[in-house]
Amino acid sequence: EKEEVKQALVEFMGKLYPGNVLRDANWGWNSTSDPCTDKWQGVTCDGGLQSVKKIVLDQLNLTGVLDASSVCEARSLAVLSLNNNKVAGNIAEQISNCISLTHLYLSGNRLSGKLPGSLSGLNNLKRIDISNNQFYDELADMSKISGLLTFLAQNNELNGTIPNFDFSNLVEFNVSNNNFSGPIPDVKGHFNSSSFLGNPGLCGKPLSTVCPSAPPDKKKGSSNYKYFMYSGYAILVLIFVLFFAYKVSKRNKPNDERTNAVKKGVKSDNSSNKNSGISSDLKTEGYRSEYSITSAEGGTASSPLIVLSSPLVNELKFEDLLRSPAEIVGRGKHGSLYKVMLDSGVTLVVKRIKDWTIPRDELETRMQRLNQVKHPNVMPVVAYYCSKQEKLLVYEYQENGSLFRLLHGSQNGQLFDWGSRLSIAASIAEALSFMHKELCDDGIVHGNLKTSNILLKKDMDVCISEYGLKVVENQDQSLLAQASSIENNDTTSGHGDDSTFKVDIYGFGIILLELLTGKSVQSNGFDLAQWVQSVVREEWTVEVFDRALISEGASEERMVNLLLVALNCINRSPDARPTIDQVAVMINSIKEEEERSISSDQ
Ligand SMILES: Nc1ncnc2c1ncn2[C@@H]1O[C@H](COP(=O)(O)OP(=O)(O)OP(=O)(O)O)[C@@H](O)[C@H]1O
Repeated sequence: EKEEVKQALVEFMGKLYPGNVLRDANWGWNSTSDPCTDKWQGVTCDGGLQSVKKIVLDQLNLTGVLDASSVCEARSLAVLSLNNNKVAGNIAEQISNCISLTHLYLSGNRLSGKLPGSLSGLNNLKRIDISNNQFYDELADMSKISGLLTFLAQNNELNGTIPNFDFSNLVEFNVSNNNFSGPIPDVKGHFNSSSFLGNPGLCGKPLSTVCPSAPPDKKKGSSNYKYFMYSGYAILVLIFVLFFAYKVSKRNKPNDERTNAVKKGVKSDNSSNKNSGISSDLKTEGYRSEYSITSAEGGTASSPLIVLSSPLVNELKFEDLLRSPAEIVGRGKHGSLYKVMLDSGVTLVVKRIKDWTIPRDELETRMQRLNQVKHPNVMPVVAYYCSKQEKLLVYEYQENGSLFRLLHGSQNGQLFDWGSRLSIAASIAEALSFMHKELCDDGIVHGNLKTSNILLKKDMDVCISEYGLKVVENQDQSLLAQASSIENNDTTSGHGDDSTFKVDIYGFGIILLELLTGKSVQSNGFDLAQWVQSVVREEWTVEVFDRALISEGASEERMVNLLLVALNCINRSPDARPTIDQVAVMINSIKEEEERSISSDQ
């Protein structure tokens, strides 16, 4: 079979670069050498040098045609990149044989014809760039490709209407300078007009042309992203002003009960938190003195912005946040996330949660408790602030992004291998196990575990963010169903009932599924858990596991074992789910096996 693949690849190159004689002798690509062990030009293989994973032949003046049927004999091929050559002809339907394909880069060639419909069947595809060619006719409906991150098709001659892509998951999208027509689907505010310009027949948002008969959906949310970036600053200012007004009005109303509650909360805080201090002694001019008066009146040190211990921002003041440039980086149903750049060069994020009906003293106790329980893989809250309408939480900004981004396509197309996925799973499980143990009696769960809340630190180690910000309404329907089916059988003391923590086990199970399948859980009506559960075991290898893992040669046995752990975690009945301790032990043993097998390979 290996021989057949080699012959097919030689044929592919023969058509791609017909002037054989011109080809550099060092290129390989002939039947007397091996693509992997003899390192053919542009070819990358899996670790065991058994199968071809990538073919990158950018900018080599290739003047032939793309023989999809031959190149796709290499079933393990994940990346095919022929950018900036002079390749002509069309893409044949046989491209669908490239079942492992995740990246297809054909930008800057002379390709033409209709894009094959079979392209939409390649459901491992993450990035497609066919820009700057001469493709024409209609696009196949790519919305079926659930994990697609990039679709670049600008500067072609494509026509028809724009299919309804999963715009909330797409990171890059451009169809400008084509002949598309009709209304633009709802891009959910993710893309602005520059992605659509130069198509005379297109109408609707984000373009300024209004559709003639059936006007497009005019949801507010589809305004362009830039607008939100700039409005972020204004919104932040508004929140603080509102808060300030609220504080002043409160000052005139005696509220003994509340003051006492605060007093109590802060008393214990002070004793446990001497060094970090609470930024309460606001002695200076301007409106801040108002806070001082409030504090004095209350007889307590209750400042709005409470800084927990952090070497980064010891002296962080409310005003610093107010003054610094901010931009919005995320907008959810329950609040927004702002990136704030302080004068000192430190970058923070401020998470603003609306409608969180947690009493102030409970939030304070919770924050102080979380501040005592520290784990290197759990992101500490730098500061927080609480009013009736608003809760703000301040964290350090992590420029390496989240597990969501890493998993669903990294910028430079580098693949996220099995070993790293396994270590990440093990680190999360261990950190969570530590937190659950420490916070058992307090009953504080993470509450919203998902890949976008797993961030990557500078050293690319993982860090669980937003621990303890459980907003009940924030949970999706399945979690709500899980939570409501929890039977409190009064077996444990305090409020830290074991089953409370089972919500996190469910969330962690879904993270494992994403690591194993490479698919995103939040896709247009696609339910990852339901889908995996519906696939019979014999089909797991072919259907469920991420093609990238299969082609990398990851151990199927260990992937199956990890999938069994995941399925256990997402059991419908919370009682049947393992504890995070048990999960951590299982994952560690899979990881140890993996390490043993690697060292015995060498
Ligand atoms: N401290 C941080 N540093 C860098 N990026 C962050 C940080 N915290 C969150 N993010 C990223 O910012 C984006 C928006 O985060 P946000 O918390 O608003 O939304 P979310 O995690 O998708 O949903 P939820 O509101 O349910 O937590 C996410 O992609 C997240 O990974």
